[in-house]
Amino acid sequence: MQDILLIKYGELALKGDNRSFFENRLMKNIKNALNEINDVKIEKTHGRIYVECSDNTDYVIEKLKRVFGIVGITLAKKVDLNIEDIYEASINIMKQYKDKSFKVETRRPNKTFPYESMEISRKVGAEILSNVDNLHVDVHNPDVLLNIEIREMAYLYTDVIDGIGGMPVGTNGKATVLLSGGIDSPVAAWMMMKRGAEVNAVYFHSHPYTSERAKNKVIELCRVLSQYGQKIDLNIVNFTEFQLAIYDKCPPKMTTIIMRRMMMRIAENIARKTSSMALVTGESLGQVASQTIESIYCTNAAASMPVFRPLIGMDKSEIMGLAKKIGTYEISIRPYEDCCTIFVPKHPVIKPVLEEIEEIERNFNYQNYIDNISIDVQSIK
Ligand SMILES: Nc1ncnc2c1ncn2[C@@H]1O[C@H](COP(=O)(O)OP(=O)(O)OP(=O)(O)O)[C@@H](O)[C@H]1O
Repeated sequence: MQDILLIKYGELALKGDNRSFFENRLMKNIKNALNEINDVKIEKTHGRIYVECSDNTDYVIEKLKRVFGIVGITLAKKVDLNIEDIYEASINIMKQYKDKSFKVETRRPNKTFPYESMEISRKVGAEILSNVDNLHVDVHNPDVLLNIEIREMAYLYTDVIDGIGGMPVGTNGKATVLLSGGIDSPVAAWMMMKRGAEVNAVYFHSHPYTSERAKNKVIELCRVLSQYGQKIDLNIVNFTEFQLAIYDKCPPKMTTIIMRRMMMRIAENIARKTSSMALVTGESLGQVASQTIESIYCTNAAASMPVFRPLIGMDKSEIMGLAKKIGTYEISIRPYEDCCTIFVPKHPVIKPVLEEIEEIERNFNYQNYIDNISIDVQSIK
């Protein structure tokens, strides 16, 4: 009898002909998540992935809880396909429960096993009742459900640990996230990863107005996010000179919105060079002055590829709750400055008009700055 982890993946099973593509990617991501742990064996057979590990099961489970595409993880006993061994394992499992009701449920994908599912459940139930004290059967509302799966071996388990769900990262293209050190954009990145997108990131750094510590915050955020997928390439844009030019050449109330449009243009260039097909921001409608529908309209118009805003309809408290769950919140709230918060005009325009902005931009040779902007790339895991 051996402990083994059964990995359940739900949504993937719906994908018809693409199923093996999704399964293979999930296998790859699981291997990647567990690659620094010794003595782990990962195997795939029809509709299930199995992970065998020697003694660090809890640690392995923690890692698997961050792999998108997994809906459940169960710690199961694996026994030979033999009814006596199944009895013995069932009795051992049920001995840990006292004064509880239980039910046995069997699935038998392997039809070569000589007993049918109902029969196995009945026989095992009877063995448990005669070998374990203080248990009784309740088929409608049991405290404990003992699951038996008859495959190439028999697998027995009671509890299912929730997985994170979603789609395996890498099955839905690539997107470029505008990642500030704030609370929102890391959550937006995570939500794209949850739907299977691989992400890379762009951070606008205005040294010395924004400090090394502000930059390190973004690096740390990438490190947390990479635990849900793979390494993240962080493009650090040296934005100071360009930002100073914007403040020098544009009317003060328009500087924030023009700066945002320039960010979109630079991010889009990076996206194209890195085979990314969308931009992602952490904007949420109405959250701050720069996130009015008029501002978002003007910012959007600077990009030609799709811009995804996964947080658009969420309240700040919901976003904060997710950030805590993901593990980015404590990093995001460290009080370091962002390039958007320096030189903020006293009265930024709240309802910008696109034609007015375009007119201002025509008189400002911004393309030269965009073409010559310097970018450092760090691969973060
Ligand atoms: N320095 C930056 N580098 C990269 N992206 C940025 C930067 N500043 C802002 N952004 C992008 O613009 C979006 C809106 O920024 P803004 O400062 O208005 O909102 P926010 O609610 O504070 O967002 P966040 O919490 O993500 O910083 C951010 O979610 C992010 O996607």
